Amino acid sequence: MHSSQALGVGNPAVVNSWLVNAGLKHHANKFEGVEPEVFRSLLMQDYAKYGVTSLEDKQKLFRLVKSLQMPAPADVQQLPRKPAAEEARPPQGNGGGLLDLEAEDEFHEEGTGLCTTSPEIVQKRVSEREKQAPVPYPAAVSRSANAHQPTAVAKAPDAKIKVCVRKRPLNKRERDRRDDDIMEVHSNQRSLTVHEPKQKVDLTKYTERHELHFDHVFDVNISNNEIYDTTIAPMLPVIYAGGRASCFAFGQTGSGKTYTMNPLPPRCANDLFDYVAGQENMDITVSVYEIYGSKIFDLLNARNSIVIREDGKKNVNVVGLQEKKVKGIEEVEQYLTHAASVRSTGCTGANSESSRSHCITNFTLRMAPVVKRGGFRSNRAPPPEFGKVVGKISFIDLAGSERGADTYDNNKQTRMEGAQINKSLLALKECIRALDQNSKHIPFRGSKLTEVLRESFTGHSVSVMIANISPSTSCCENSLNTLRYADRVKEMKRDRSSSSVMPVRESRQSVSKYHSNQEGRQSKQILSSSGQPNPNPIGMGSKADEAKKPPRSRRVSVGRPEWKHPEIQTESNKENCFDAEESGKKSSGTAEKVDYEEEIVIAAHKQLIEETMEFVRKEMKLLADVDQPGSSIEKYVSDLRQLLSKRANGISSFESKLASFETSLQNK
Ligand SMILES: Nc1ncnc2c1ncn2[C@@H]1O[C@H](COP(=O)(O)OP(=O)(O)OP(=O)(O)O)[C@@H](O)[C@H]1O
Repeated sequence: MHSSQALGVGNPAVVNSWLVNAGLKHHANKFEGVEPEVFRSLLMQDYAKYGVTSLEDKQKLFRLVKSLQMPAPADVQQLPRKPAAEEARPPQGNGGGLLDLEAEDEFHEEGTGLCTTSPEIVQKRVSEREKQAPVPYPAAVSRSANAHQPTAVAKAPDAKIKVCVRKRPLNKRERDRRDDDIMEVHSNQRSLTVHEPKQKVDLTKYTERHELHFDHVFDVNISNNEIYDTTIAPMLPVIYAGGRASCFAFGQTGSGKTYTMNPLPPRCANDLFDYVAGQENMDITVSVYEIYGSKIFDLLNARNSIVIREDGKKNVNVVGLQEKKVKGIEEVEQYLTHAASVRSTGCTGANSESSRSHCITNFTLRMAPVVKRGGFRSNRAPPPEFGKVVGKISFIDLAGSERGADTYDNNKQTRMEGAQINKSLLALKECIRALDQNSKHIPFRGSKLTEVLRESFTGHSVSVMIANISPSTSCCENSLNTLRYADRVKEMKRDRSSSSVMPVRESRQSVSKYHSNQEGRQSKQILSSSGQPNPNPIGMGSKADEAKKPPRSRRVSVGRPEWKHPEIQTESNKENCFDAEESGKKSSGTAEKVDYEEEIVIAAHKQLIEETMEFVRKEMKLLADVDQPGSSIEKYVSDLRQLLSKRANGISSFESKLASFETSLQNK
């Protein structure tokens, strides 16, 4: 127990004003005599010793202490700024309709770890969450690989979405095949060059280079622990402050999604257990489910099918999902192992099938009951905060991105799966872009995946996306698609700072490690407008830099496969880049809109084809039925009329999208 004496004589006025500014005036007397230095290094475990026990106050105190840790020591004696909660609230997302998606239980069944759903409670929480103001993004506490104590206070991330790339090493098969490593990660760990081998019609080989920039690029030597420290650790304070965090891993099959993703949840669970340790009123629950096509399966409840429902307030609920209360890391690992085994046994061919589903693992921090002797009486209302979600993180292992291109496979099942994955990845991209822009409208209804992840895109939420790539020549096309997808997610952000996408200039420079032994290869590099490699492609540019920035390039879209980024400069669209540069007339906003609309139109067209095929099948069935003896011609006519009318509606809706896109193209 701390005593005033032990803590030394401080300046009570300073600590007192901090507490008052933080809305913790009622606790000021408990910190009397506490020196500012001691106060600044308070740990969560100490809060109770000073009589700070309510969750709200703990969160306020946590944010206050973190905000005090930010200034340089010389500033410590000064009064801190008002806690960020009052001063720097981030723009509010889609404030209405915040909802805990998982089955919202008020009562954990002790011993079983199961949770049950109560519609009234769901409704009550909806109102609570709606009232709940978002909290700021506090400083990130990064931990060393093996320690459980915070080792450093990292700078608070300034973006709601962080996009990282991880390159895996060449595997044995690729090495045996003598595949080249075509991914060159730059020493700044923020960019990479793809050396794409190409062949001209006269069979001359050459290399096309694509330089891309991200928040972080992890080379082959980066460990999973370092990945955790860079991606997950900075999001932890958001969870502790009552927010939502999510981590997405995507890439083609075999690119290392699972290798990257698997170690993250257990380590995160460890940190969460550290956080709740010593607090009597916080529980951690885990839930795991899989989205396969349009179906959702609970992987911790015998693959039970679960559904999402929209309530009267247009909020989306995942109904029937079980959350397991966990007390230690061993339990977490057991559940995760079980979920992984159910996921693979639920599919036919482990690898390819697992890539066709999205798997979502959630850790939720919930207010726990402070169980009194005899428990609650059944006729008495439980405390209002009991069971309330007070922080959550989701790990989303996405379906293999190459599957989106399967849309035109001969196999109907494959085609349908491909279309679903395509749709969900496209919808996810749009949601993350909207999140990054603090957009009021998050298009989460675009797919089942984004619907269930709705809360990850609203309110106080942060996300990290890890794009996994194989370095080999044979995976070049898929890796480029993955990178373009990731690049596109960050595109809006880049536009607000400085563009990393510069016109391509011919360069004779070559990277000897990459294909220097092959003759006749051309080398291209994305350079700044001065002809020099862009030194700060993603950082904040000065106004002068902004002025020098070339306008966005016009794109040429010819038979573009899914997710290809229009802004990646290649030989084929080089000329158009310079056209745009000269004219300087094309606004980035217009180009943005056109790109966006193009994605929408292409996706809508594919969907229309799928629907048309479905209509044709139904019409053929109608014909077959009407040929049967005793069939009703009236039923045939009315069913056919309905089908034709739906079909006409679909075509008409697509036509208006197409017309709008055509207009945008003409105005471009
Ligand atoms: N960074 C890495 N370092 C070393 N080995 C790796 C790395 N990433 C992946 N691997 C290895 O590559 C293989 C494929 O990785 P993984 O299973 O994670 O791919 P995946 O993208 O999850 O595939 P799928 O979509 O089929 O599930 C595994 O044997 C894995 O051990």
